[in-house]
Amino acid sequence: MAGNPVPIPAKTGPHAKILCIDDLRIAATEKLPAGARDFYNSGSTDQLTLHENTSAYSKYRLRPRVLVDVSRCDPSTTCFASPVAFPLGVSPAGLQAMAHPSGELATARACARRGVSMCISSFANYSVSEIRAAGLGVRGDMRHAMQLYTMKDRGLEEKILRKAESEGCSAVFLTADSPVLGVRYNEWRNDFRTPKGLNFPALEWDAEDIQGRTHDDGFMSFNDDGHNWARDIPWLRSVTKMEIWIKGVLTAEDTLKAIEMGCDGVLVSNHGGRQLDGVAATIDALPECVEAAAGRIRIHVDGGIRSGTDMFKALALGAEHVWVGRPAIWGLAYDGEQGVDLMLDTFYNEFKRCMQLTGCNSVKDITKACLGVVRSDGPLARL
Ligand SMILES: Cc1cc2nc3c(=O)[nH]c(=O)nc-3n(C[C@H](O)[C@H](O)[C@H](O)COP(=O)(O)O)c2cc1C
Ligand SMILES: O=C(O)C(=O)c1ccccc1
Repeated sequence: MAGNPVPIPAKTGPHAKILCIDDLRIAATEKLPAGARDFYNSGSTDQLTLHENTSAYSKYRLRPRVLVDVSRCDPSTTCFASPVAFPLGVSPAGLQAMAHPSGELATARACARRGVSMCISSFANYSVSEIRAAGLGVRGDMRHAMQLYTMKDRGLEEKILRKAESEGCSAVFLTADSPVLGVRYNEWRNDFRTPKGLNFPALEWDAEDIQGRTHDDGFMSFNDDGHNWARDIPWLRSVTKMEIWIKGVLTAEDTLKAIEMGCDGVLVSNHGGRQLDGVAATIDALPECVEAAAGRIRIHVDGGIRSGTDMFKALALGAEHVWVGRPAIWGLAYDGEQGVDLMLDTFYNEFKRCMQLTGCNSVKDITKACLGVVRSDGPLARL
């Protein structure tokens, strides 16, 4: 019979045609002006790592168990020792109000509604108090992490930390992969500059001071290329009781270092391919970090996760929880708070369905045995 065997959903309602994160990316991207679009979507240099972060997932195949009763499948787990609806959070991304005026407030409300965590960027356009209040207004036990760069101004770093802690943030994500900015051709070609009218409350700079600046000359001028484990981690521990997570680890060596320094967790990340191009996709760096950790430190991952199946693969390879950056920006650009709801619901539904179709009833059932790899001319190889 001619025609498409897959029923096409009714084209009614504002979200009817957005069925997956890639639909959201396309719809959001069409709405953004070129400078903002390229700033959000691009990676560094040749974009190799940016693309591989997503494509590397496709080498894994699922090994489902059938005839399992999955009627009580439960994707819930914990993050920062608190319950979350499923193992996904929103990574710290600065400048969210450029995607939608409600920016981080909309993200916080949507995360709270869906029962997941969010990490607040130091370059957020709303203050930590405002973002916390937005989330807590929807769900009283909403957990937030605070992202921090290693900055030249230790006084400012300390203020950001103390503020986050006093506002009730649970963890600090120390971004360790950005002593200097990555090579961002898109920003140079478009002469990207911080738009007028956006505030950066955590930085205590006048909005007027920061607007019109390039990334190098603005945000990244805060960063300290003299940062190091021995100086920064003990100092951080002396200033805060929040959990300390290192964001940007890609090797077994640095996982061991994080354990040695007494950190609480490691976020395997390459900054969404925006810093050093040519590093491995995070899903390919994850196994060596998990192996080195040997259960002694918690391991999360971000970068290129675009479906519930990608989430499932990351968990099967040993991550406890994943984070997504650009999908939240796309949700905001597409439809503000409702767009972020749509993004989170899409991931939730896809992840739960993937669990059920592989015969997993809880996230603990998602193990290496659930995955295989197709080699060039052989059968499916078990991991
Ligand atoms: C527009 C944008 C802004 C970002 N800003 C920050 C930031 O302020 N601090 C930080 O540690 N990481 C930042 N990141 C990196 C994200 O936290 C995260 O590691 C990355 O986006 C994950 O990859 P994904 O976008 O493919 O999901 C940013 C990423 C994007 C796309
Ligand atoms: O562009 C980035 O990757 C990033 O980390 C950032 C930092 C400050 C403001 C906006 C984004």
